[in-house]
Amino acid sequence: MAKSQFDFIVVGGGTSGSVVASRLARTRAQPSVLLLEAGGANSGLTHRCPGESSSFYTSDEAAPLNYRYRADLGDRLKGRELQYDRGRGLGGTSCINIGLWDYGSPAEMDEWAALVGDQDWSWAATQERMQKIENVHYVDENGDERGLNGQTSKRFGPVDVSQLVSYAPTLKMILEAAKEVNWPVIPDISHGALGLSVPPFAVYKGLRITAASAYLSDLPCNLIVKVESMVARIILDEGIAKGVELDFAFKDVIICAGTFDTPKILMLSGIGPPEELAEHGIPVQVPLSGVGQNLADHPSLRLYTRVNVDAIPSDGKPGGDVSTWRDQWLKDQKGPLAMVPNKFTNGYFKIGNLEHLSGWKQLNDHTKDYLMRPLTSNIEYVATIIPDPSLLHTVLRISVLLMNAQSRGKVHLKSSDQAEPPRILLNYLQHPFDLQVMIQGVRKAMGFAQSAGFAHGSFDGLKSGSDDDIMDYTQKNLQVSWHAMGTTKMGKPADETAVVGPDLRVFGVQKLRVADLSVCPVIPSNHTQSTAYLIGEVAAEKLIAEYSLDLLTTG
Ligand SMILES: Cc1cc2nc3c(=O)[nH]c(=O)nc-3n(C[C@H](O)[C@H](O)[C@H](O)COP(=O)(O)OP(=O)(O)OC[C@H]3O[C@@H](n4cnc5c(N)ncnc54)[C@H](O)[C@@H]3O)c2cc1C
Repeated sequence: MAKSQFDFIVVGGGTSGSVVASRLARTRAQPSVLLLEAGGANSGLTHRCPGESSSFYTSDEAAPLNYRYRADLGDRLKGRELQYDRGRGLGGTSCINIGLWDYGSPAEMDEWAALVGDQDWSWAATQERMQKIENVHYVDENGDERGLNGQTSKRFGPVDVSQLVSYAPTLKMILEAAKEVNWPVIPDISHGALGLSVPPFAVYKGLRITAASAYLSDLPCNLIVKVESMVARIILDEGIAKGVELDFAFKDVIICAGTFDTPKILMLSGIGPPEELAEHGIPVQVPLSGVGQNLADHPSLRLYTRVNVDAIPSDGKPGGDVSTWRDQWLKDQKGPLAMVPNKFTNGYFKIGNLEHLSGWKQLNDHTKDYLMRPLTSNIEYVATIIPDPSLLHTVLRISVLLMNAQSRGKVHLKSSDQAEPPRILLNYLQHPFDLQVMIQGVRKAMGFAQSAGFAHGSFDGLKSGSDDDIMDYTQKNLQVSWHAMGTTKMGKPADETAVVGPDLRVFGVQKLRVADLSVCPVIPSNHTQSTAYLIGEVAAEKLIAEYSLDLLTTG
């Protein structure tokens, strides 16, 4: 087979990779860009149904779009193993996610910028970048554009997101209950305040927005997309990345294969912890002990309490003919399933008296200082009123997600065979401080559920609010939230645990970068698709500046 040559090669056409490839190709210099994606084109419609986004990833239709990895939760969770969903095909995990859109994390982004010594990662820069990425539409419950106070969006990025301007009765009930227990209720989840809000979703005109729909439609002829092209290794020649397998790059190779597969590709290429490479008989090209380490996530615990049905307005009651709705949506992207799936509220909160929790003394001074900052959150709540799975009752479901967790997991190779999935060890709650924060977070949620709006108060399966009972419930029920990150961490060159610098270059290799959620050096308090888009955008900007791709060429 003939070898081919491009200016840039992007590996992984997922959330970040779609941005990188599209932005590079659409510059004035029109460089040749090859995007290699392991999965298919994902050109069907099913995965774009807004009304089914909360259940799509578990459906049979989703199987070709989902790697369905397995993950070990770690010793603290009694070695439980769970499915870890990851998107496959153009658009990557944005094709199977739920679509919630938020990025309100000033404490974390400013910490990120300080840790890596580059203000391009700061909160101020993030807010600017988001104006290039998102296009906010203010809509009613039918998804029809309503504007906000007569204004339409002033942002014109390719990712359309819809923010409700009026709320269903169940959402109002949750917000009222929050006020009763003195939880701040904030108008916009992405503007840097702590408190509960009704978030936007990446949905518009009856369709979910994916990275492929936003960035990979109307491809310019200098962007070549090859699907069903799983990359095993990077070709290295005396410390310079030359390409992948039969494709060669004059400029850079950018790996965007996600938190689990990016470290796998690096390790299969001989870039990683020497002892792990030796275990699998892989010759060491570049010893980098941080590859596959530092795996971080937002562990999530769901709590359910039955809600007094008489008090629930009709939109919270079970019922409806889903198959008729589905037929209608497939026909014209209209009907109940076309709506913004927005019966959720979410918000980020601090737990009080952190310094009295056990595990606090084991934190270093910098971490203590960081956690004490006013906007560093410890817990996210996602609250919704829904029918329970039996469809017999209506329940308030509160998901408690741990923010800024201290525990870290790892991604290992199973073998040197590229066909083997990575071995994922999450190590949830391994640090004693995390368990204590989770216990306090559950207690705070109990206080909320006992507010006047939800008089029943106790959560199914949770015997009491004692430490032991919450611990027991947590060990049995803690779940993944699919926000895995950090396995090729960004940092300064002196940081031995870092794999890439702030310009996303892999240390010790020329012309090789990583741009996906694996580079996060801190755990942002938000749902992570926005961060994946952000990383793609910053990576593209840095490459465009470095190679002057936006300057008009004279020759
Ligand atoms: C079920 C679920 C629900 C979620 N809900 C939300 C939500 O509501 N809101 C939110 O903000 N976030 C949500 N997320 C998380 C969010 O979608 C992800 O964090 C984000 O999309 C990850 O982006 P990425 O670019 O790092 O990786 P991905 O989007 O996963 O991209 C990686 C790409 O690389 C490809 N690839 C992998 N290996 C290779 C290889 N060897 N060769 C070539 N290509 C390769 C993959 O096929 C994939 O296309 C959810 C995730 C899941 C699974």
